[in-house]
Amino acid sequence: MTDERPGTTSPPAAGHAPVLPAIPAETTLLAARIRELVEAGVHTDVAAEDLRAAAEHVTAATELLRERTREEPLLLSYLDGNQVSVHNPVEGPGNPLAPPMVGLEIDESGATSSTALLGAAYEGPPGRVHGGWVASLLDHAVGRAVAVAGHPAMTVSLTVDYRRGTPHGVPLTINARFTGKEGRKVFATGEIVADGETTAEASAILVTY
Ligand SMILES: CCCCCCCCCCCC(=O)SCCNC(=O)CCNC(=O)[C@H](O)C(C)(C)COP(=O)(O)OP(=O)(O)OC[C@H]1O[C@@H](n2cnc3c(N)ncnc32)[C@H](O)[C@@H]1OP(=O)(O)O
Repeated sequence: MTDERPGTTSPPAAGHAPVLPAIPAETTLLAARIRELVEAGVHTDVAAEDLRAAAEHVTAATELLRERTREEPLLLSYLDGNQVSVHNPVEGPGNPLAPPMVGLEIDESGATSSTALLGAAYEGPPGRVHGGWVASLLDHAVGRAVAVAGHPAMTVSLTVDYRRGTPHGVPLTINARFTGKEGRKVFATGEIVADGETTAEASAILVTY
């Protein structure tokens, strides 16, 4: 299934992944509830028997979800006019692992901007987001930016400069932009801003497929 709408992009698996006209509200709802569960699990200080009772509830929910499964976890749909993977681990509203990165804005130069709020479950150093997740946000943002610029590509090199701690529990702005192309190589840069300060910067080389 192809899509001709301007500004949309397709990942390599798009030819095989079903494209939904809209993301089912219940898919987003379940992912949001699981995110809350993870955050509650990180913060909880209840007694051992309550942990055991909660684990049994979770087991019951897992069994319910396993009653009917799809072969492929990847589903595509549209959000803000852009094609997204419903289950992408960074921006997928249907993937509880995804913070998710939301609210893609594209300015007149083609630069992109999104936001994400990562909770304590993403903590690396005390009070700060784990560096791997900082890199994931930036990797995704540069991938998204080059796709928006009409050059969908995969990252082959990502250099991240961690300037200061990226706080969790604070809205983050993730900016990225396409900066050039040489043959199949596509270049992009990005940065994360928290409370008006740049916490991490990335420069990436991607290769078109
Ligand atoms: C729903 C919508 C969502 C749309 C938006 C969604 C955004 C999602 C973003 C997700 C971002 C990711 O996680 S991406 C996933 C992580 N990345 C990957 O899995 C990629 C793994 N790498 C690969 O599979 C491979 O390297 C390929 C297929 C990308 C390229 O292999 P290839 O086709 O054999 O190409 P190859 O000849 O090696 O390289 C092509 C050119 O790139 C150069 N090159 C290759 N690697 C490097 C490198 N590390 N540093 C510098 N340059 C390099 C080569 O020198 C060459 O230059 P020259 O001789 O031409 O000058």
